[in-house]
Amino acid sequence: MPQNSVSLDQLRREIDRIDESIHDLLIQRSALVERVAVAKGDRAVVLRPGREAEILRRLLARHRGQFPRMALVRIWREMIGALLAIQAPFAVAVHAEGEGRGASFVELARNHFGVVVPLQICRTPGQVVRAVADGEASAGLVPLPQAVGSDVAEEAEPWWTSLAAGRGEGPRVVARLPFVAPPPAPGVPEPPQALVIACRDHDETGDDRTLMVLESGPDVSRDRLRAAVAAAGLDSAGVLAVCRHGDVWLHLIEILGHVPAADPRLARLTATREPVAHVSVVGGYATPLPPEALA
Ligand SMILES: O=C(O)C(=O)C[C@]1(C(=O)O)C=C[C@@H](O)C=C1
Repeated sequence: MPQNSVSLDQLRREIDRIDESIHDLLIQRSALVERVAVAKGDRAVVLRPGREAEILRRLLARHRGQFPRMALVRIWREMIGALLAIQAPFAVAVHAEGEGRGASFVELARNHFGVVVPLQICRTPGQVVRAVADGEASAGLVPLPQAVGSDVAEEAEPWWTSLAAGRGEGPRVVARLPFVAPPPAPGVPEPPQALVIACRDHDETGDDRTLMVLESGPDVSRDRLRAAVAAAGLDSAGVLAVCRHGDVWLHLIEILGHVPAADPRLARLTATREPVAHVSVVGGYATPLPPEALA
C-alpha cells in the first residue's frame, strides 16, 4: 500500500502499539534496576553518575532522526531519577538561597534528578555538605566556584575546604551539572554550574576531570602551582578557587582525567612539600557534553 493511502486511524493504532512496547520496556527496565540495587549490596549510596554519563553519551552517539536530542536526554534523566528513588530512599539537598539564582539551582536539580526525587532546600552550601555528611540527604547540589575573568573565586569559608578535611570518608564531588545544557537562547538565563556531592568515589568513564585541594604556604602564584602540578605528571585544567587562612592557602584545582586518591603522582606532588605541602582528591566527574553533542 502506498504510504499516503494509510489512514490516520491506522497510523494512530501503530503509535498505540509503539507506546505499549515502550511502556513494557520501561516496566522491564525498572525490574532490572531492582536487581541492580540488590547486586550493589550497599543501599546507602545507589547513585552512579559515571554510569549515567556513559548511558547518555552512548545514546546520543547512536541517535538519528528528527526526535530532539535534548528531549532524549530529558526522558532518560527523568527515568534514571525515578529509578534511583526505587532503589533506596533518595533525597537531594540543594543550596537555594535567595531569588533567581536559588530558583535556578532548584530547576537544575529537577532537570537532573526528575520529579520523583525529593529536594531538601538548604540556605548555605555548608548546610548541603552537612546534610550529605550526616546521611540526611543522599546527594547534594553545591555551586561550582568559578573564576571571574582572570581572578579565581576567593571565599572566606568555602564549602569545598570541608571536603578536603573529610580524608576520603565523607562527601566528595561525583558529578557536574548541567551534564548537557540546552544551547544558549537570547533572553534566557543560562543554567548555573553546580557540583553534585555524595559519600562515594567518582567513577572513571573515559572522559573525566578530577578535583583536588592543594595546601601551600602564602603567596604561591597560580603559575608556580601549575608548574608543580605539571612536574608531578598531572595535567591541570585550572585553579577554580582559593581560600587564604593566614599562612595556609588552600587551592581548589581541576585536573584533566580520572585520578584516584592512591595515584603515585600525588606523592610526587608533595615529595618536597614545596610549594604543595598537602594534596587531597575531593572527587571528580564525567566531563559534561559540549553543546555540539545536541546538534
Ligand atoms: O547501574 C546502576 O547502578 C543503576 O542503579 C541503574 C541506573 C539506571 O537507571 O540505568 C540508575 C541509577 C544510577 O545512578 C545509574 C544507573
